Amino acid sequence: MSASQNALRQKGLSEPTPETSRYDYVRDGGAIYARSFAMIRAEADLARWSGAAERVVVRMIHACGMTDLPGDVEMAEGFAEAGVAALKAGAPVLCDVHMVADGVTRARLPANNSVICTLRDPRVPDLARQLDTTRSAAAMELWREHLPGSVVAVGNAPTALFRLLELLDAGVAPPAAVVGIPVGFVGAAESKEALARDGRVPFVVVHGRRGGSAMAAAAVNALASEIE
Ligand SMILES: C/C1=C2N=C(/C=C3N=C(/C(C)=C4\N[C@@](C)([C@@H]5N=C1[C@](C)(CCC(=O)O)[C@H]5CC(=O)O)[C@@](C)(CC(=O)O)[C@@H]4CCC(=O)O)[C@@](C)(CC(=O)O)[C@@H]\3CCC(=O)O)C(C)(C)[C@@H]/2CCC(=O)O
Repeated sequence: MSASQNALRQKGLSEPTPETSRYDYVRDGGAIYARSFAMIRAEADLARWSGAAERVVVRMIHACGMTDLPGDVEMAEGFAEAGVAALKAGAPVLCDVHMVADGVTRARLPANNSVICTLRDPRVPDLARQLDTTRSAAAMELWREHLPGSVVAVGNAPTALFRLLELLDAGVAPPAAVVGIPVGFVGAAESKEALARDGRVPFVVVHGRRGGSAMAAAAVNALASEIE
């Protein structure tokens, strides 16, 4: 008997096991993933992508549960290859919000890459006031030295994606690849449209209102490792 089972028994409780539980569900994490990916591949139209690009789309669907997502996905030629190569070369991952940064699985990163989110830097509130913008966009002022050759992941803030394009306009060297999937109603669709039409940097976007931090982290995780 394990220590935890013993402790429960002393309190007059018993630990539920697959045999005693009244719920029948899959308990094996690997089996859950394998079954999910098989369902996604059966239901989603992935014909436009292969290799790492297809893995990115599969993982984004996995993070949101919507197998019709491919209809809104636009990916620049060479995006996945550029993202994979940058991560293998040790590029940092720059995230608009901590929810994205926290979702990046460190063990999948191929070169012990740093994952950077500057949103909680104490300088950001003042910067936002000075620049008359959101904290998400102002936080990117602190990205300047990290930006060239990086992998950018924007999952929440449309203003961050617009600000990225403004930094490129200001002459900052571009990132290697951009996951640009802010979610929401104000500026989300417009910022993603602007990135897709910009042409200066390899990108993946989900056009329209859909997107989000979980999806952005999942896209980075797909670029980070060949395994599912
Ligand atoms: C306008 C904003 C939007 N936020 C959305 C959705 C979610 N945001 C969450 C949280 C906890 C955070 N959002 C902030 C980034 C905050 N959100 C904004 C801003 C006001 C402006 C961004 C923009 O328009 O570009 C932004 C604050 C800012 O000044 O930049 C956050 C920093 C607010 C805060 O807590 O201080 C915070 C980020 C936390 C982190 O670092 O991880 C939600 C969890 C809110 C919730 O439901 O409680 C949710 C998460 C969605 C996701 O998948 O990421 C929208 C809908 C994206 C919206 C932008 C578009 C719109 O239509 O309004």
